[in-house]
Amino acid sequence: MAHTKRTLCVRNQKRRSLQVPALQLHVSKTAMRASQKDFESALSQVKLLKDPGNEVKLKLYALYKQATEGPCNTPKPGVFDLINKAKWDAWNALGSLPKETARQNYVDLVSGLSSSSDSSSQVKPEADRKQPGYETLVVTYEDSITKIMMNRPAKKNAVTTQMYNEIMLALKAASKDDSAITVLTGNGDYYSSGNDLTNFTDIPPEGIEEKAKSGAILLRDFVDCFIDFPKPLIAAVNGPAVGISVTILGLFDTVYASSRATFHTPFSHLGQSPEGCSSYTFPKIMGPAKAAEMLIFGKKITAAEACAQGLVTEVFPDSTFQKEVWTRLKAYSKLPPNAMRISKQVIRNREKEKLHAINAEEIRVLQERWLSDECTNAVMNFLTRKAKL
Ligand SMILES: CCCCC/C=C/C(=O)SCCNC(=O)CCNC(=O)[C@H](O)C(C)(C)COP(=O)(O)OP(=O)(O)OC[C@H]1O[C@@H](n2cnc3c(N)ncnc32)[C@H](O)[C@@H]1OP(=O)(O)O
Repeated sequence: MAHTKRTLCVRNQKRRSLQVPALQLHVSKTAMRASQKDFESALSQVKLLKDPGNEVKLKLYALYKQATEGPCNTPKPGVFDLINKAKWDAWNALGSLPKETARQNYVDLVSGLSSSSDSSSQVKPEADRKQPGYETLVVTYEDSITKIMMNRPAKKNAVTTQMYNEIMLALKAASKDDSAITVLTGNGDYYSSGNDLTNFTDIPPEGIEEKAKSGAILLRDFVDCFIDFPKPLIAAVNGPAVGISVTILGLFDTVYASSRATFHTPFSHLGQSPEGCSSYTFPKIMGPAKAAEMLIFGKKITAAEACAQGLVTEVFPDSTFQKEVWTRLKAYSKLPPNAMRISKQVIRNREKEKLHAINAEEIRVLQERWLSDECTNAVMNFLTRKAKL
């Protein structure tokens, strides 16, 4: 027992000494200005704030204790004393942060909370919640939900190279933000018409092989992002979906579809082959025969059929799709986020390696297909308006 305590104690000391440099870096930037008077005024101000949530309350508690008593030296509460253990953990995590810095950080935190609570009494317009830096997407964060909306409605949300890259960026950011769940959807009448076929036209001076190579890397990284995404990922399929936008649905946790949505993977028509791990997920989800009809013969299926075959979780009438889906998602987003994330990971970890291997193999085959006459002709026919799906 004594040994266990000692080990814990040594670990805590180690953790503290590791954390100090990062915290001190922050300190030197804020330059320790808060006086005792500022601190006392922050203490009165905090009582007037509306409930900032448990995470912030823990931060405030930890900074208060550090500012008034210094580093945490009290014994760690038992595992079942959940509240006191969380408080102790938060305080202990501050390591040897100097009292003055903790005081400054407390004042800064309260001042930040006061200004955000002043503005949060009004409903922010959509434009304010919109995250900057995306040209092909609209990414918003609200009600613990990160919504990634493909935003090329005039081109049926066809996925350009830029959009592949922006979706990867948005997913990486969403995996680290405070959101509980992440949703991918489309703006306009289509969910997405799949790969933008003009992606095949900008051939570099090194030739078509080089183009196929860079396309393969892009597609591999894109699909890997979906395989590895750590939080619940939901597709809100607002309209027809084609190609890559359909195949990756097998990697989502939940797929809601409008009754107007259709699902189409015309790979043979395009001289191509399945991607997005669909060669594995589709037969597993819908059985090999139904998967073959879609992936080999390019059969377009309705939302109701996709639901009956297990690719779609639930179909909503198009007229109420947005309202019903977002009401459902807002309720889900209030569930404990860590529990949801961990449950997802337990499910995904069972076959993550396999999915990565399948992704790599599908892309190896597809890269060869891109160099075939069948593929070149199909793309040319679309671009010269000789053929649509
Ligand atoms: C990194 C590489 C990854 C490769 C793996 C991915 C594979 C796939 O995703 S395969 C699937 C590729 N997608 C298609 O083949 C769809 C092609 N599009 C169509 O067949 C039709 O556009 C339609 C059925 C989706 C919609 O038809 P319609 O309602 O008649 O609308 P328009 O054809 O007039 O479309 C409006 C506008 O949008 C352009 N557009 C639509 N889809 C694409 C696309 N996939 N790629 C490029 N452009 C697309 C269309 O050309 C029109 O443009 P404008 O003529 O300039 O208005």
